[in-house]
Amino acid sequence: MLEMKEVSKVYGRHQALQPVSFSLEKEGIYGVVGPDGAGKTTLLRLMAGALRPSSGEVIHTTGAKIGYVPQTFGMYEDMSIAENLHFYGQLNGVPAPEREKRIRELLDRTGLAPFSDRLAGALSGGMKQKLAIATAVLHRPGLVVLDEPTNGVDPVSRQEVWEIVRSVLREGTTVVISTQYLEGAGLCDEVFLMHQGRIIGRKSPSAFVSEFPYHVWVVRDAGSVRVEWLPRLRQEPAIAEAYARGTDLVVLCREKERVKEMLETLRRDREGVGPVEEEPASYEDVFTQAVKEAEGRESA
Ligand SMILES: Nc1ncnc2c1ncn2[C@@H]1O[C@H](COP(=O)(O)OP(=O)(O)OP(=O)(O)O)[C@@H](O)[C@H]1O
Repeated sequence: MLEMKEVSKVYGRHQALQPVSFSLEKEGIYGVVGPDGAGKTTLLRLMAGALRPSSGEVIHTTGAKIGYVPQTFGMYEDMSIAENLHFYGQLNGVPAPEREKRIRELLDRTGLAPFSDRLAGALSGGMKQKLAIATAVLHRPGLVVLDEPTNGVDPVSRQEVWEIVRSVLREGTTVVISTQYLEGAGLCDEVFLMHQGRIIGRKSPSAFVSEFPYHVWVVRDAGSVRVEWLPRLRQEPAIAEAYARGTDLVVLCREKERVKEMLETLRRDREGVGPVEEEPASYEDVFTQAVKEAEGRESA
């Protein structure tokens, strides 16, 4: 439904996106993650056709109607939820009888029905995002591009936004969604990981985790050692990363058994430090490490 051929973007002298080529062939939810300034918004705008590439070609193969929700969505704040939906429906050429039906359906699905007369300007962040998604899918586009729709939204509403995204997919609309909350990555069919204007990985979330080359040991209730041990652990060649997380100490390593022994030996000398346990790698670990390694390659 979408093909990007050697697409790049330069703003002035800043290359925000290096030439990328890929296509979205299967229906699904495609996540775009990466640190601030990685080029997520630029890539999404190009995919939505809302920005002209500096080079290359963006082909929407389904001839598809597209929906796009930018980071700051232009809602009419002095119009109600229902009025905004009618306005955008009209703008996208949805005929009146179908529009009515579709708006009722979307109001129900987003949980906005009881508030349909409320002015958009008076909505919470989560409700605004739900309204923005509803307006973008009203005309049943083949592809909808959502730029950080969970940004600044509380955890409960974030889950609701993801439920709406999944329901959009069930209608046959493919979703491209950028997010800084990595919990969302697991809900995507595929994730594009971006760093400094490059796509440094594209895989299913489970493949990102299963192909992660490190084991994760966690020292529970590590107290003060979760800071004290860090310099020493980080010097170990077998250890890729060590950091404090809450009351625990997290260690990413290659030589699993040797590192476990090392942690057990350190632990024996300290009273009250909890057990050493293995954990599956988190998306946070996987993506952070991939970005660090990309940085290493660039500075090498
Ligand atoms: N209109 C513009 N003019 C000049 N530079 C820009 C412009 N828009 C973006 N950039 C720069 O291009 C790079 C990529 O920006 P982009 O907004 O695509 O990143 P991002 O990954 O979406 O980050 P964020 O999450 O902070 O929006 C950044 O360094 C940004 O400062």
